[in-house]
Amino acid sequence: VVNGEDARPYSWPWQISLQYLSGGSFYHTCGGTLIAPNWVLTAGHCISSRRYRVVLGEYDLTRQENNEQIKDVEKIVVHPGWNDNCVACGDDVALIKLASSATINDKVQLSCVPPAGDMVVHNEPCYITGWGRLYTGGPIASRLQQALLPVVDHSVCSRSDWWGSTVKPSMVCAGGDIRSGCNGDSGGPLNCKGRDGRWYVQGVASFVSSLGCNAIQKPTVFTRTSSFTKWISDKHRNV
Ligand SMILES: CC(C)C[C@H](NC(=O)C(F)(F)F)C(=O)N[C@@H](C)C(=O)Nc1ccc(C(F)(F)F)cc1
Repeated sequence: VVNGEDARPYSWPWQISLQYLSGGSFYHTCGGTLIAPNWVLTAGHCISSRRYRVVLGEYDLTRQENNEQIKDVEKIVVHPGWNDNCVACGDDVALIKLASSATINDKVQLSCVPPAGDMVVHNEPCYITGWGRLYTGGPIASRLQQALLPVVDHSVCSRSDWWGSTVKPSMVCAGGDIRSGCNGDSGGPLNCKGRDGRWYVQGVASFVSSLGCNAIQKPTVFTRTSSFTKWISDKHRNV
């Protein structure tokens, strides 16, 4: 997250760290959102043939704080439409089934999945959270970061001097000023508060400009969760 701030510890208790095994150690690679005790929502582009683990109840990646729950992965379902060679085609979404259910407590909670077709409105105040780079080319964060990223309506985001036709209706744009997501925030949530006062994961961090994470008029682009509500619920039911 570029130009964000340290989140209050455990204030986004559905945020997870997706980590891959390399040379005997695990490394943070992407964010994700706990949407059921044994299911995590993340981005399709986060998944390769590596071995993964999911860390819940995480705050400072560099410290053992004894609130972490470390879970092996039972299976990963990447959306069938995801194509690694075509970020602009969308469908950048995947589901991770944990080998065992998380223990839900004050530091590990579920986020809500929006109903199908739910549309966030222009300038709706949503937050991006993650341990991604603190600036383009910079280090990833130790402590979970947050930044207020107002929603940018599709009509603005698809302007030619913004993202043009790269952004699709199945995506949500947010930000576009000096604050943005950055590499390593991928797969993490765009957190928006509903009228019911609950937090909804309205987006899954997908891409930023290759010119730089917080390039002007290149808001962070998220997979629109409400375009995949049916797919998500079908996967719970293993169809
Ligand atoms: C690995 C990538 C698929 C996703 C990676 N995502 C992120 O860094 C995050 F955290 F914002 F989600 C990213 O945007 N990286 C930059 C460096 C990038 O590749 N951006 C990018 C690539 C292709 C396009 C497109 F769609 F135009 F082809 C747009 C942006």
